Amino acid sequence: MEPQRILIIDDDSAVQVSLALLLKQSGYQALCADDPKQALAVLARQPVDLVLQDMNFSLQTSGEEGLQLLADIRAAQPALPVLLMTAWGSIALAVRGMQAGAANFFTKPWDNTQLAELIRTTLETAAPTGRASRQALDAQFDFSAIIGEHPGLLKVLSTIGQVANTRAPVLILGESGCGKELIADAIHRNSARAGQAIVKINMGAITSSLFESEMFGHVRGAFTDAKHDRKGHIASAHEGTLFLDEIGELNRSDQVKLLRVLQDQTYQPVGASRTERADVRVVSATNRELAELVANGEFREDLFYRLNLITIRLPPLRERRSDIPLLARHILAEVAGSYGLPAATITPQALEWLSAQPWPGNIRQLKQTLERTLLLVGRSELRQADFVEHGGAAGAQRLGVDGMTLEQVERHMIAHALEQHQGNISRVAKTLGLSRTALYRRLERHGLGTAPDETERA
Ligand SMILES: Nc1ncnc2c1ncn2[C@@H]1O[C@H](COP(=O)(O)OP(=O)(O)OP(=O)(O)O)[C@@H](O)[C@H]1O
Repeated sequence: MEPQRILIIDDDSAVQVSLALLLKQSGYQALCADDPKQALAVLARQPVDLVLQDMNFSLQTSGEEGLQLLADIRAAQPALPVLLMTAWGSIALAVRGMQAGAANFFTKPWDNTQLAELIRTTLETAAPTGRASRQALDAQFDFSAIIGEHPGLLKVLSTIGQVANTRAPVLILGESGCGKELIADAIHRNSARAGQAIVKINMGAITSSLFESEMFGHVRGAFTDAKHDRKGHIASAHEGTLFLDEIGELNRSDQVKLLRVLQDQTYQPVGASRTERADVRVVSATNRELAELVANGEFREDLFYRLNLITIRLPPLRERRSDIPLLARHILAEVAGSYGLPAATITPQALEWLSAQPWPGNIRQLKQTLERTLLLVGRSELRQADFVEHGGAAGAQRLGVDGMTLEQVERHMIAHALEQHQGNISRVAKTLGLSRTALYRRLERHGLGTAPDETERA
């Protein structure tokens, strides 16, 4: 079999020579180009399996040239994986490159063994279809709770596979209900920290006055109500994973406190004189565009860069519709099982109909629709008409909301859900397909309920 060809693009001949040597020793054929123009010419001339691309050419150090070259390569050969080379300190640029479609990046100077490993896994996951198959990923990792085979999801799963077993902080971006928490669980489960805890904290539900004592813990007597020592979330996540959900909701003063512990890896419980060590891997998530919050001055840039070394963008359900039938069947089996109902089926037309819906609440909304329809239909075969009838409109009718404004309907539905779940915020949020923060905001707007219950978190 012919060796796989790897194109090195760098204007430094010393880099070209040492990379070419490493590639040769690892059984690949190395090709070299000094600049973007030469690189594109090489790619047009012969098949290449992987590109190792520098980000800076000539004297310019902004990386714009590198990003442009990456865009040109992606346009010419979308399935060709590109690994970016960056200098330390320009990680932000590498992250921009990954968002623009680079498979991954490494920093100069590199470690030969690690780089050879990165090249090998990148080539493996770049399969003929562009990505590893679901089967190949499952053979290597445990993604058991995550259903789906869409290339967009597989790309996410390959990234998790690559980064799970490192300490690299991961930022998960995606709309509400699209599975960010499942991704965080998968990162933890596939890491060496899996034996320890993953501690999940909703940053939107922590009030500023309690931030430090919640996160860092406190000692007895630290303040009037501190009757006992209390362990904070960071201590509970020691040697494990800290999942900071809805990180975009954290206010500026708490952002500094979080930054400090992430930087120093030490913290002080409130009222304590001792300093504790924090060995935590941080995974954070938000449904807000964090980069925009940084641009607006609402989120600290230094904290942003601490959190987003690896950024995972989880596509919304409408961008991976081909997974809807698979998800629907799986969820239905799960729901039927949990209610002790016989196995249920969905007609092909109903699956087509479900696949065509916009699903603004993503998989959480799909799940609720299936659950409600199954319960209301009272039959084990679900048809398109059942979803049309019970998909949403019927739910509203049962609540008797005809003639109300949208605002009134919302208030009514929230009040109904609060009553149904005896005020349990997590359950109410789940039922309504809202994040807890979004629910709190609505509770406040409608004058329902009280301030967030600090004791309640994921
Ligand atoms: N790929 C998937 N396969 C199976 N179930 C999924 C998948 N993705 C999401 N779910 C289910 O959908 C629901 C919502 O997922 P999850 O809570 O992880 O979303 P989220 O993005 O964290 O939402 P939020 O931003 O509101 O916190 C959960 O019940 C989860 O189990």
